[in-house]
Amino acid sequence: MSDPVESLASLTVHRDLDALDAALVHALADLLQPQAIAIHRLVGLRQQPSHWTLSARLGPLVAWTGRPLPVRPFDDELPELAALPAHKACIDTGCVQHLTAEAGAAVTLFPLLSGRGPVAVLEVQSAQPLGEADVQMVSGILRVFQNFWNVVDESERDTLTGLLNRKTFDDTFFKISLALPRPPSALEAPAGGGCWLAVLDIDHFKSVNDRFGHLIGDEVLLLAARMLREMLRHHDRLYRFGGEEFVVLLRCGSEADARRALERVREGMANHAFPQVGHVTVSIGFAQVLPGDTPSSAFGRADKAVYHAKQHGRNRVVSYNDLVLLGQAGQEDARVGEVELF
Ligand SMILES: Nc1nc2c(ncn2[C@@H]2O[C@H](COP(=O)(O)OP(=O)(O)OP(=O)(O)O)[C@@H](O)[C@H]2O)c(=O)[nH]1
Repeated sequence: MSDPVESLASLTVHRDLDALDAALVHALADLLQPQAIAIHRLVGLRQQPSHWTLSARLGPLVAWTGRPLPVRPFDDELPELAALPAHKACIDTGCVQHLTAEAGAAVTLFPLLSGRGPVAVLEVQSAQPLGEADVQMVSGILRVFQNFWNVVDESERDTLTGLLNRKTFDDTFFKISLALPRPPSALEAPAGGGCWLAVLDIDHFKSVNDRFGHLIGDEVLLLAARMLREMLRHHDRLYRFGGEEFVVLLRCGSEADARRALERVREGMANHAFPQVGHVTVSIGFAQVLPGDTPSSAFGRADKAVYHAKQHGRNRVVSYNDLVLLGQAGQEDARVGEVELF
């Protein structure tokens, strides 16, 4: 069994939230020698999380419901909060819960609380119920862990909207593009679904600032960010790139699916009346993320498409492939991802 202080020190070398969760379960597994241990994070809107995702797991988790839980980060079929009632009770009450799993194992659930409320549940499955001293030790470690996690999380977010920031986009882009299966051709989606990068740019935003002032402009950005979060799925990553420009990484089966999702966003924005300002539209350009893409190559293609949307009336969705078919962009740009980097 390792030393709790050593375990805590080893956690704080990480600056990546996924790696932090994995390090926590490893550190606690060393300390407690459990049968299984996992972190279930809340996903959905900040104020109103709707689903669970397994962010880290060690050992064969019985999960006291007896059901296997999805682990893939982009899973569409994540369990709703009510599907794990004891875990939900743990975050609702903010208290440790003790349960007996089907196979006779003891399950202890610990809430992870951030400054803005509950964010996750740590599940420890052991042959014997955890003693009071272990519960106290784990609770203490979780408080320090969560404070550190909050600092890393805040460093990844845009201060006005709370969306992910540009720095995080560059950091996480490679995780996604390197995991993509190689498609048969640049214009086809890889089997099992691909990733699309969309650039969303609010139309005539300068005139919003000019007519209503910067504070109202900021409020439009804040509300637009909230609407985007609500209209997109929780596995889609949403960034603010500064100004009135947002970027989305969408996991979709095909270009048609990505276009449908982005049309829904465009229409939702156009139909919404913002307080004082009224209707605001958005132009959207998107491009498929190809294996071997860099953040700037994929962004550059989507940016060409959004430029085209701006030049052709705004309030529209244009894909980079539309430009290729129109003869306004070269196939060689779309093939940048096929270059062997290593
Ligand atoms: N309120 C507010 N305004 C911002 C912020 N960042 C950038 N802006 C403003 O956003 C405006 C962007 O203007 P432009 O780049 O000319 O684009 P636009 O008026 O939206 O025109 P099109 O994109 O061509 O439709 C500028 O007036 C910036 O000052 C911010 O954080 N808050």
